[in-house]
Amino acid sequence: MAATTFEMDGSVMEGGGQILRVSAALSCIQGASIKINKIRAGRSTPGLRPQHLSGLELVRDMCSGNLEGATVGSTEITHTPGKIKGGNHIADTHTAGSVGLLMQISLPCALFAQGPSELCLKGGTNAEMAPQIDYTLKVFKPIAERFGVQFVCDLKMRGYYPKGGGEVVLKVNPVKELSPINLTERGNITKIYGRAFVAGVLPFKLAKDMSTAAVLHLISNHPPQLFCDSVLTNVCVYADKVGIEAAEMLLRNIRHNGCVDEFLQDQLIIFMALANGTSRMRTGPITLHTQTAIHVAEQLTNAKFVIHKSEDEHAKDTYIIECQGVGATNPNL
Ligand SMILES: Nc1ncnc2c1ncn2[C@@H]1O[C@H](COP(=O)(O)OP(=O)(O)OP(=O)(O)O)[C@@H](O)[C@H]1O
Repeated sequence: MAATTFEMDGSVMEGGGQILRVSAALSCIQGASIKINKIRAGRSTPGLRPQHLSGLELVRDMCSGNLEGATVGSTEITHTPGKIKGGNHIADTHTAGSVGLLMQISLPCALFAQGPSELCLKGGTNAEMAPQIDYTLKVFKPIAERFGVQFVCDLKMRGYYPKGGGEVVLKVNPVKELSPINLTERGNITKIYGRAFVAGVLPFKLAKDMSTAAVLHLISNHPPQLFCDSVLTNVCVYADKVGIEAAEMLLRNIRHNGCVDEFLQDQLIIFMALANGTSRMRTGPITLHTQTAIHVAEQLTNAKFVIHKSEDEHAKDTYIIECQGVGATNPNL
């Protein structure tokens, strides 16, 4: 296997861990070796962090590949994949490194495996600057299912910064191919659900205060069609700030009129690139993470992306990302 060798510059654009995840997964699925250099050159501590290393080792194990140069801190790795077999695998970041990001690198590979995969992923389930496990299950999963992606994720234990110690078990069935998606009609927002929680010794009351502050902020700043039902109380000032930030982030993503938020955008690019046909997704302003994922996907596959600005004068910050996917097929099914 692996007659072709791809090369990827890990310093381009966003210059972070996402380049590793997208390029390692795409090369594995296509059975091509990959050499990635200048890894995370855009970050203050360049090179592989423990969670990036665990992700690469997981993919190596899933396909019985040969991974060279991968240690914490290394800035250049080469991975030569074998066949993606499926089966049981464990990845442990030994830190609060995000299990959501371990899923990002491993899920696309598991879809193109010979049989079902069961992945035990350990680390942070609720890490900063990464998808919270709740986000992956409530936001990412239902949209991923539109591509034909089927997985079950059992949250065994939550893990937070700095200890980590969280665990999820992800069960994935392989697919023959992925279907393209059309995410261009948002429909009306009829209900908003939120979830607030605290960890460790923090009092439960803080979670209630956060949610109250979020609801209060939504009610006083909502677009006219929204209505939130809630009992308002006095709020603690710190919890207040976190709740307001969450509400503001939601409102920002409602206002731009797209069908996905600023994070889902980049997380769907790899599936659009692999799908069999033309996918379209309506978004707000295109993030650097999304531009980077598109760059990597176009370098490593024949997928073609085009971004149109919305012509609707009431939707000035709205874009359509269109992708002619390569129609990757699973030769084992
Ligand atoms: N609040 C959030 N909700 C959902 N997803 C998020 C959130 N914050 C970040 N993400 C997602 O997490 C990923 C972060 O990628 P990024 O390359 O920045 O992280 P990383 O692997 O930790 O690397 P680095 O440490 O180099 O930044 C992106 O896919 C982004 O969409």
